[in-house]
Amino acid sequence: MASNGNGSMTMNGNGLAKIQTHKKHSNEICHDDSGPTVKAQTIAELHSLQKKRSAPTTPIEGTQTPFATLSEEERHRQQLKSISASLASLTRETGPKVVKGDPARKSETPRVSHEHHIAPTIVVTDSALKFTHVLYNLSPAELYEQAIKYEKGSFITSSGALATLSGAKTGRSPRDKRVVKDDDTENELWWGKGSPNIEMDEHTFMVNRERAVDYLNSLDKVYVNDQFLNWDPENKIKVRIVSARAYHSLFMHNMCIRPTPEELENFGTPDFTIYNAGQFPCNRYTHYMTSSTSIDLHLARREMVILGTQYAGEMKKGLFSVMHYLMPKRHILSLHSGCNIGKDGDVALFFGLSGTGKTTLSTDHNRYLIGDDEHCWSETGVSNIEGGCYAKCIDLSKEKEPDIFNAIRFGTVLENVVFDEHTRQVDYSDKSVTENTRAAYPIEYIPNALLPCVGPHPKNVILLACDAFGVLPPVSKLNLAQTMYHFISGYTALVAGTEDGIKEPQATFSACFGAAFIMLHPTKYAAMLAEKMQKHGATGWLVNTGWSGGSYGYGSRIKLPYTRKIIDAIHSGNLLNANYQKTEIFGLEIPTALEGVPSEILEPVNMWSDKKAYKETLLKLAGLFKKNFETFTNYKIGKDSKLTEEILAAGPIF
Ligand SMILES: Nc1ncnc2c1ncn2[C@@H]1O[C@H](COP(=O)(O)OP(=O)(O)O)[C@@H](O)[C@H]1O
Ligand SMILES: C=C(OP(=O)(O)O)C(=O)O
Ligand SMILES: [Ca+2]
Ligand SMILES: [Mn+2]
Repeated sequence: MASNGNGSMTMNGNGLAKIQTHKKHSNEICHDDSGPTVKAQTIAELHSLQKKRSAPTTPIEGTQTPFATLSEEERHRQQLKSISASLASLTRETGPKVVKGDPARKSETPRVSHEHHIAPTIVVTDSALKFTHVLYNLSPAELYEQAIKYEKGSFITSSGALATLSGAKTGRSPRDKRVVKDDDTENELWWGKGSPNIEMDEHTFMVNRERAVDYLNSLDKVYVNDQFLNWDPENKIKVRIVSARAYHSLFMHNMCIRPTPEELENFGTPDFTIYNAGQFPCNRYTHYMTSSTSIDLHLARREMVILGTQYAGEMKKGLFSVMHYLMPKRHILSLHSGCNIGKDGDVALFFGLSGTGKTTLSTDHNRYLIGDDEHCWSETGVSNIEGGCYAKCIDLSKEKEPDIFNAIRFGTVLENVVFDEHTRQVDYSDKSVTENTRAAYPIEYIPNALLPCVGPHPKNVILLACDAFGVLPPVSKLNLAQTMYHFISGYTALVAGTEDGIKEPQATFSACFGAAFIMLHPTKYAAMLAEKMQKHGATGWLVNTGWSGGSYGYGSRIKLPYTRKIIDAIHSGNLLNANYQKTEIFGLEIPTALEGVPSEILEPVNMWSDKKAYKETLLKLAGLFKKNFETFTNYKIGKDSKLTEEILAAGPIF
């Protein structure tokens, strides 16, 4: 009988090996208790040793805020009071009783103490008797645990990302987005044809708010995120997001700017609050409701209510709408654009609708990323509104987009992707759940992100259009009037998925490349853009990231490496000095040659075998542009009426 050296075995009478547990030599390592023992008498004590309290729990020395003088206990009480106030509803005289911590972990959560709940003054209903546990600014690791434990469809993928399902809705629902029309917003906002602002009255908002808040209060626990928007320190907005899912909390953790522990200690009252009760529908008997989904914005109350959709992008883009209202009031232009900066400090903006390439092209290994989707342009330069990126994942590959691919790791939320049930390897080509698969990651997951995410005034303004007709040139240089014409038109062919219900590309015009998010009339933003571009000498470009050699279904999409070469030539300044020729109908200036790109693709007609079909398609698109622009012909843009005339003349002529 062999001995393994950890003890010795002998045969007993029954033929079974008898294990001798006594020590033969004192220096032999053979026992459970040979190592140092833990300093715990019970399993519970052992578990309590595992977690140490997060720093800082005491005020930072020298901070001159009112909070700095408060005790930790008092600050904690005020924080809960503020959250309780956020969750106040008519079923109670005050906000609910809120306690910090996971209800499932009562025994191990030292923060659940009776001093720390906010009690109502009058008990009106049973709901007033219950506690609502608040999971406040949890870390990604904590949110992973919550999601995996409580939310079906949550899994860790092989790269460490959290795979989640957004439920029945896998894209935004723009037709269900409503804005309260009151005496102020009636005059301030853009209403009517083409506007994204579908009206509702204050009373209906309150009905939906109450529904959302009561739903949230009925739960054992809610997630609360206190975060910031806008990297410009002068124009930072404090946002609070109350939600029912760890998925939503982690998504916003990634997408908004994350406060430092000190900033969180001194957060105070939020400037804007989202109530996300997306699992719960709106009541279709409620006035204005046309479906069971409603995303409601009340600017005066600084609140947004989400019912009937769990698609997390509603929160991100909902806050973007708010910025499109708040920032212009401060003479700051809000932009639906990506933004990056070169080593020499040259900033480029990438405007475009969903799927046109903002995220892909602003994430450029040779440049620093400022942001992929939402920016502000102020008197001092550009700033990102967000703290993260939201990339499309369909057909994502490590070879084609390494930076985005590598950002999909621990902490990243992966929406609606399909993966191998055993290896948890994601199949990015699988559209079984949706075409609009997405990854939300903190901006610092991109290796060359610029932190803080701010830069000087832009040098190039790139308008991206994914032209499904295949007639727009891959790149055109625009004069200011043309830039404004195309900015106001906001043309693209919507690529499947992001907006609910769209399955095939179709021509779309969306003013300012983001009509779904703007709050004021498009000409307000256009005038600001024109003024800023003029003042800072920025050049406008139109880049078609869509089809070549035929329309969708016949031609093919322009290869990403070619588009990247075009963008490189814009950044370097080389394209500015190229030879140009003018196209018919649209009157666009197109380069005759460009390094790294086959010259024949630069002029779309070359790529079409059927020249007659090309001409017909070109005229068809020109007609659509013309028809779309009719809405704007009666508006003056800025103070300069000459510019307005030039803009009107900068469209297709036929
Ligand atoms: N020539 C091209 N230029 C830009 N993107 C392209 C091109 N060809 C294919 N694509 C794909 O199109 C999608 C562009 O989407 P994305 O960058 O997320 O747009 P946005 O951020 O504007 O919504 C990506 O999936 C990208 O891989
Ligand atoms: C989140 C979105 O952004 P984009 O598709 O422009 O990246 C959206 O439009 O819903
Ligand atoms: Ca978009
Ligand atoms: Mn994007």
